[in-house]
Amino acid sequence: MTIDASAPPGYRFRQLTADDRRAVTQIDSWAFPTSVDPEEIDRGPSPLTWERTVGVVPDGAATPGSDLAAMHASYPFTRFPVPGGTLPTAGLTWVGVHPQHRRRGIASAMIDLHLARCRERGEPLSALFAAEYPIYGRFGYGKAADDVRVTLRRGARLREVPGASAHAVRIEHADRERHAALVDAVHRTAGSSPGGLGTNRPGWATRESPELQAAWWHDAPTFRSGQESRRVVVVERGGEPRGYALLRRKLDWAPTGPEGTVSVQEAVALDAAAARALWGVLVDLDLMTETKPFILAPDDPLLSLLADPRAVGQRRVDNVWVRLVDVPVALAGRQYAAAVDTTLAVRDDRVVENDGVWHLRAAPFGDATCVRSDVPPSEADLALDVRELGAAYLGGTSLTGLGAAGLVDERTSGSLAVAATAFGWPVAPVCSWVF
Ligand SMILES: CC(=O)SCCNC(=O)CCNC(=O)[C@H](O)C(C)(C)COP(=O)(O)OP(=O)(O)OC[C@H]1O[C@@H](n2cnc3c(N)ncnc32)[C@H](O)[C@@H]1OP(=O)(O)O
Repeated sequence: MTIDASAPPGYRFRQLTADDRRAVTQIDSWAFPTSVDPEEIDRGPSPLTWERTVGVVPDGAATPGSDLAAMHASYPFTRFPVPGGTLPTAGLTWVGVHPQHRRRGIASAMIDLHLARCRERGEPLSALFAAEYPIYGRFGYGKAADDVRVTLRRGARLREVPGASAHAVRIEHADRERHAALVDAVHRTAGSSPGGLGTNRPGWATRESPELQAAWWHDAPTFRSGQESRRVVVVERGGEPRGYALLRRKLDWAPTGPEGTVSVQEAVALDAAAARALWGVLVDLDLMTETKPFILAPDDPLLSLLADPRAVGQRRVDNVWVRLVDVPVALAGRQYAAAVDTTLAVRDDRVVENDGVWHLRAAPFGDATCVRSDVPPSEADLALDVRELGAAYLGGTSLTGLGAAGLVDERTSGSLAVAATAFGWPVAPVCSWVF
C-alpha cells in the first residue's frame, strides 16, 4: 500500500507496525485522555489491523515512530451491511492529533490519505463513529444513522408476547471460548434478517477481524470503572440460542437501600418473543434499580414493547457516519425500496472522481446500475453534496428532510419524493457497537 498523499509541511506519514504499539498508546492517550496506565493498555490485545494504521511524525523527531504527532487507522469490514447487500468498507478509527500539533491540517491530510487508500483497496465506502459531531461533515461524511439511549426503571412494564415464557434463560460469566460463536451467530442473523423479516439492517457491522474479536472479549479489571466483570444472559428456545445480552452490574448503597445499575453493552434478539424474554430478565435483576441499554436501533422491539416509552427518557444520538468513496460503485451496490430512474449532480471537492452527474436506475428491492451521465449538472434531477448522499445512503435519513433544509436541490419537479422513497429502507440502520 503506498503513502503518496502529502503530510503538512514539517511532518511526514509513517506506516506503523506492531512494534509501534507503545507510541500508538501514547499518541492515543494524548488525543483521548485516560487515567489507565499505558502499560496496562499495552498488556491487552490491540484492535488495530497494523497494515491499516498510519502515524504522522514531526520532521526531526529523535526516533521516528516513538514521537508521533498523530495517527489514524481503519478496521476492515469486508461485508458492511448496506440496504439489501454488503460492501467492503473501511471503518475509520483512532483519528488523533497531539494537542500541540492540532489545527495545522494534519487530520485533513490523514483523511485524504485514508480516502486514497480506500480507493486503492477497492473499498467504495468509509464509515465511522464521530468523537465530536462537527468534525467529519467537511470531509464528506454524513450522519447516516441514529440510535436511541434510554434508562429503564426496575420492573418497567413490558407488553406480553406469546411464546416469551417458553424461553430458558442462562446467566453466566461472559467468556470468549464459551460464548463468542453464539454471540457472533446471533448477531449476524439479527443483522441479516431482523425479526425474521428477510430484509437486512444497514450499518450492522460485525467484528470481523481477529484483532477486533480479541479486543472485544478482553475484560481487564482496569477498564471496568467499578463494575463487575462482564456477564452474558442467553435466552434459548428448544435448546437454540434466540438472543443474548452482554452486561455488567454495579451495586451502590443509599440510605434507602440498594441502588444498582445494569449497563447493557449489547442486547440482540432474533424475534419478538426472544426480545420480550431477554428484556424481562434485564429489567428485573435483584438489587438493581435501573437498566441502561447502550445502543438501541430506533426500531428496536424494546421501544414498542414498553408500556410507557415516555418514562424511559429517550434520547437520539448520532450513530454511524458514512462517506461514499466511490459513488457509482456505492450507489449500484445497494438496493432501493422503490423504482428509481434519476440523475444526481454530486459535488465532491475531496474525491474528484465522484464529482459530476450520475444516472441511477433501480428496480424495487432488485438490481441497481449507476453510470456517469452526459447531462450537465444544472439539468440533473437532483443536486447534492456527497455528504448528504452519505447521510441518506443507509436509508435512515430522508432526502426530503435534507431537501427541506436546502441541502438537496430538486431541479425536476417530483424527483425528490421519488428518490427519497427509493433511498429509504424498511429497517432502520444502526451499528450495535462503537468502532
Ligand atoms: C473516527 C474517529 O476516530 S473520531 C476521533 C476524532 N479524534 C478526536 O476527537 C481526538 C481529539 N481531537 C483531535 O485529535 C484533533 O483535534 C482532530 C483529529 C479532531 C482534528 O485534528 P487537526 O489536525 O487539528 O485538524 P485539521 O487541522 O486538519 O482541521 C481541519 C478543519 O477541521 C476543523 N476541526 C478540527 N477539529 C474540529 C473539532 N473538534 N470541532 C470542529 N471543527 C474541527 C478545523 O478547525 C479545521 O477547519 P478549517 O479547515 O475551516 O480551518
